[in-house]
Amino acid sequence: MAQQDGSFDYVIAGGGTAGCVLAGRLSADASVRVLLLEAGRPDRHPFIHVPAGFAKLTAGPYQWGFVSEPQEHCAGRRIPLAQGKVIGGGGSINAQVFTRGVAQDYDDWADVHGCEGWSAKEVRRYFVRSERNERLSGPLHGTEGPLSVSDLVNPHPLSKAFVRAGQEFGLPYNSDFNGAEQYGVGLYQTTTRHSRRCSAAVGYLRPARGRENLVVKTGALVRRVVTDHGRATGIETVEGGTTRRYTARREVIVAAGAFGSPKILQLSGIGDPADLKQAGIEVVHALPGVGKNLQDHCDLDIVYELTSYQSMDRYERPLPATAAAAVQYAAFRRGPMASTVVEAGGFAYGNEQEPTPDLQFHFLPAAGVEAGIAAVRRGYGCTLNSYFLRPRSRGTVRVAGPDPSRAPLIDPNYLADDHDLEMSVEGVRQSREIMGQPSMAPHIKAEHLAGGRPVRTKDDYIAFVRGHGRTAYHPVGTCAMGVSDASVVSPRLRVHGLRGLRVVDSSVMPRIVSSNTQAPTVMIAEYGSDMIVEDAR
Ligand SMILES: Cc1cc2nc3c(=O)[nH]c(=O)nc-3n(C[C@H](O)[C@H](O)[C@H](O)COP(=O)(O)OP(=O)(O)OC[C@H]3O[C@@H](n4cnc5c(N)ncnc54)[C@H](O)[C@@H]3O)c2cc1C
Repeated sequence: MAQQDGSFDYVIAGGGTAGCVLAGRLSADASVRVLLLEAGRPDRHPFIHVPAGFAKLTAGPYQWGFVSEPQEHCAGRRIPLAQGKVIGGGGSINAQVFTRGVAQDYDDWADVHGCEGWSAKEVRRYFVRSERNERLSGPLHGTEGPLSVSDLVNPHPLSKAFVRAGQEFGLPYNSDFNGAEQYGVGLYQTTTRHSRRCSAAVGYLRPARGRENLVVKTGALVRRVVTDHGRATGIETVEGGTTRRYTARREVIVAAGAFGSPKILQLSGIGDPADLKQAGIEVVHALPGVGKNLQDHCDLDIVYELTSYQSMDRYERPLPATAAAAVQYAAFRRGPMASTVVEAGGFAYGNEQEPTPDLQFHFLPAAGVEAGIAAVRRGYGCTLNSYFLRPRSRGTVRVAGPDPSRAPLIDPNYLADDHDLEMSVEGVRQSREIMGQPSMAPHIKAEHLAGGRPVRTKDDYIAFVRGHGRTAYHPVGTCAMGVSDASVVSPRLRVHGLRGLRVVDSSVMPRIVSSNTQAPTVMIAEYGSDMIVEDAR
């Protein structure tokens, strides 16, 4: 029997990027009570807040440890899928790269997927409202928002060399990937404030923590949404072995990310009857689109061995230089620890006929930074990764059974579509060309690709891509917004056919954006919070 643990106006399931934005915005009205429930821990660990700590976060206790189902089109591999399990969610463990995608992404949501109100022109004000950019202003940028955005304090010389190499390859220099033109190469802006991570937990939740009308619970695993005659009335959690129940007088908002949100709906009996039957869960509300339409960017890394001892991974070891870097950071908020490691990159065309870039690159002046990516001798490595921005493959998330502690069955179905494969090959090919340019070539001693096997022919490239593709950590789309039978929420983010229930997070994107996904998720939650307030009037 569940313990009754209080009554709130809004109960938010998932304290990640979107959940923190929602909790911050909704609790600004002192007359409503808001509860934020997060399965993971608080975000206190210093590795979360020191930008270079990213290198420690793709494995370990602040992520869920998900692994995909065997990938049919990726040599049958089970691919690790790190996702944040901590206050701030992905925003507390991510690389902080700040990109928004292109106008066509949002116009496509509106025009192709029937998401009225979500065209680029209409969502722009939420991007601007969220942003506090230290360098850029004007109609496309905000300077007063909760999400701080900064330039790198001291970009590594290798990152600068990469940017020059990109220009030698033929890409234009771009000082603002979120401006009028995405195409080009440059240094990324990151979501940092005074050389510390600015996640949604820092930017939105922290200033709200003192409010008496906001309760934040960590270690609270949401088991299900409680429904009564077609209306969501509350949430049931498991907390330290105890089942608890919270009432939502106005709304339940599910914000558990692209893997967590469909799982919570399915555990609540909301989903495709076939999936629910297989998991032994009774159907409460048939909604076939739940957990379908999974999209992610399939990332390909090339690791390079350098001719000299200079890369950032040398600070992995307890050397005097590491101690000096720590002191430099503590005293001046500068130096290698102030870097998110993913410093440079850009956007290019795999297919010149596309209206906007369809490839993205990330350059790291270090190797072995993320879990599962090859390392070389410490101090002698760098990494370039690439992915196709608008994949056509679609995957699924299915609840494994009624036990909420079980991981969902996640099948990203990477590279099922041949076009995705072809563009991924093109991304790797272009990566190698960039790294061969005069500004980069003298730094490179050896290329580490495909476990040392030569990659020359088309078949070699295909084998490399299928054998090494991995998540770019951008899963979206599993509770897609839209008006078709395949969609899960309406353009007002309400779950079709139920009252008092919304999904507000990255899972509602009907189609993945042509960039990293944090800023677009913050925009969705900003917009969603306005919708919730307006609809309550
Ligand atoms: C390693 C990594 C690197 C990334 N790098 C970048 C980057 O550089 N730039 C960028 O723009 N984007 C990046 N991203 C992506 C970005 O962080 C995500 O798109 C964004 O955080 C998604 O927000 P969300 O609110 O939808 O989900 P999340 O932020 O994942 O939040 C969901 C939250 O719900 C919680 N939850 C899930 N299930 C339950 C449950 N049953 N009960 C209670 N709580 C639950 C989770 O623990 C989590 O805290 C990265 C992501 C990762 C993981």
